[in-house]
Amino acid sequence: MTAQILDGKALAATIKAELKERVAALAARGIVPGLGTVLVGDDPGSHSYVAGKHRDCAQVGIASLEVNLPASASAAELQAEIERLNADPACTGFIVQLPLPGSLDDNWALGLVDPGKDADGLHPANLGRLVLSEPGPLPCTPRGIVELLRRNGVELAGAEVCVVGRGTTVGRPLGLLLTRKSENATVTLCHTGTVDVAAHTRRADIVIAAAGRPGLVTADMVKPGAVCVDVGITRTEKGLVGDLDPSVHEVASWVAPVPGGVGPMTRAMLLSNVVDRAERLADAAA
Ligand SMILES: Nc1nc(=O)c2c([nH]1)NC[C@@H]1CN(c3ccc(C(=O)N[C@@H](CCC(=O)O)C(=O)O)cc3)C=[N+]21
Repeated sequence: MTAQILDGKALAATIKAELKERVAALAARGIVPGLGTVLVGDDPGSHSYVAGKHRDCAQVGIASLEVNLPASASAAELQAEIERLNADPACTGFIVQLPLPGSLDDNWALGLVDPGKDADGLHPANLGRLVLSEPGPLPCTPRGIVELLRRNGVELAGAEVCVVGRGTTVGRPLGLLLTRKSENATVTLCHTGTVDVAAHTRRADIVIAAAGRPGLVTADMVKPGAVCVDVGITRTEKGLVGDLDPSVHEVASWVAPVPGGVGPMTRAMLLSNVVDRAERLADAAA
């Protein structure tokens, strides 16, 4: 058996076409959504992600506000840029690209963002809303994973899902998202303290690998016919490598690959968060 591909690139293109129409409708009401990005330092990976986000914005009709700071930027300089975007009416949503370099603290920076402009859904107030099942922007990668599974007909209600990785941007919020009433999945969250990861992944209908360890999940760890989602991205000289070993394709029913799976969906959900918020602003002003 060879797994079918959960094609995030194709689905992201469909979602961007939908967003383009919503942005055109906003333009007719005199509103242009604007996405800001704050990038500190010169990590090539981070630069390539941020460039991708601005290309997406151009396709959909969202204005881009790009802020770049040198790796040597102080906390005060970063804070000033975040406060400037908080106050800028042309910016309807923005992100601070993570991880921040040097001694700059990711959680500190996330807490400075106006929660109403938090396009990443990672401000503590918005993570709190997720815990409380209240409406708010959702973290882009978890939202993209749920959307990728849903729109390909993968049943979440009642499914046993094993998430490997407990990071702030993926594993932990994904567990919260999947256990909402609207998703109704049963989640096992594995991490570096888990004694026998394979025992958990083998029981799962859906395995989501978000540990950032290349080839961590191998075919023998997957129940035949399970759905496997790769969220790991490691840059090697051979290109991008995910957390799923290629052998997984021989046992799984569906695989979301790296590249072309969750990454493009993450970017599409960032745009969705920006458009959602611009529409709410427009409705409130009407
Ligand atoms: N505040 C913040 N928000 C983020 O959402 C955020 C972040 N910081 N820091 C880094 C991670 C990583 N991330 C990716 C997004 C898209 C692709 C993506 O489009 N990947 C393509 C390949 C791109 C390539 O070739 O480099 C793919 O998988 O097909 C990858 C990774 C967002 N992140």
